[in-house]
Amino acid sequence: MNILDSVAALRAQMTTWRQAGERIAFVPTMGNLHDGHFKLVDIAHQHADRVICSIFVNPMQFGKNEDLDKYPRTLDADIAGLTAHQADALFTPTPAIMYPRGLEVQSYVEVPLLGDLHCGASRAGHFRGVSTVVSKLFNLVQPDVACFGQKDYQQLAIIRQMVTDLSFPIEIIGVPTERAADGLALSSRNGYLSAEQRQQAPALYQILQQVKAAIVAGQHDYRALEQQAKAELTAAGFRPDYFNISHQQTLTLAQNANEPKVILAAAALGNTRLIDNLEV
Ligand SMILES: Nc1ncnc2c1ncn2[C@@H]1O[C@H](COP(=O)(O)OP(=O)(O)OP(=O)(O)O)[C@@H](O)[C@H]1O
Ligand SMILES: CC(C)(CO)[C@@H](O)C(=O)[O-]
Ligand code: BAL
Repeated sequence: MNILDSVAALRAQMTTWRQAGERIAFVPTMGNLHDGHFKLVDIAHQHADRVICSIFVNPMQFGKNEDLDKYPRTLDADIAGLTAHQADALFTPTPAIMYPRGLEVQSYVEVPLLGDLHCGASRAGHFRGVSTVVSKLFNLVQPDVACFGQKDYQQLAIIRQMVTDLSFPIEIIGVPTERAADGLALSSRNGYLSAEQRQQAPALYQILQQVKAAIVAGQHDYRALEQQAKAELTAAGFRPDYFNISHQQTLTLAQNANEPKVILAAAALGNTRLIDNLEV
């Protein structure tokens, strides 16, 4: 696997592949890779001749009091994992490469409406940081396809909207959530959990499944189901942020039985904020 730590090296690699007529898939990440990330890499191989990943802990998408400094950085293990999954290249830019003039004066990309809901409401500026860095990475890599996890359901919807609105010639593939045997969605932030919190954590997915079962069984007072779910999360030791039964495309709150739905949830265990979702 070629490790590319400058824009010049990245562009040279991309040019070589493009001149050979090869199709390129891109998997952007923040590193500390787990089987969810490796699933993205495996799926990326099904869509292209070459797979390039990026690892960049993007300061622009972290709030002032969030975990930018303590976010796990495990480059050697990540390289070993990506090599085992036959990734062809890894782009590892620094903040100075991505934001040479500094974050305060950086031009940005913002997706209205979708970006303001759910995680956008709790994490001001988060999705502006995500859509800006993903646009920059798309312009640098210029892939044919890019893979994103459905675990970050709202992020995936925002990227799809951005690609349409800004006419990026890139196909976006959504990859189903990889879970631990007890149902917990794999996430780098799971590493912050204490042993006791790790035991409590699967309750988030269990409650999502219960609410899905209730909706499928015909319950349609969605606001009451949301309130009940938040009470159950609290009883299970979480501090719920949101638990919303939403429309799959607009992500606005679902109102009636025939809309395609997704249940979106975020809740904290101690200082660790977990998200998960389930389509109905
Ligand atoms: N369990 C998972 N299954 C499938 N895709 C995943 C999973 N976890 C993360 N991804 C995807 O991997 C990509 C990179 O995500 P990221 O590096 O933020 O990992 P993460 O584990 O979600 O980290 P964090 O704990 O910070 O949210 C995103 O497209 C994300 O949706
Ligand atoms: C898409 C992404 C790599 C942009 O920094 C990040 O939000 C993530 O890891 O999901
Ligand atoms: N996977 C989402 C990235 C973030 O929480 O910043």
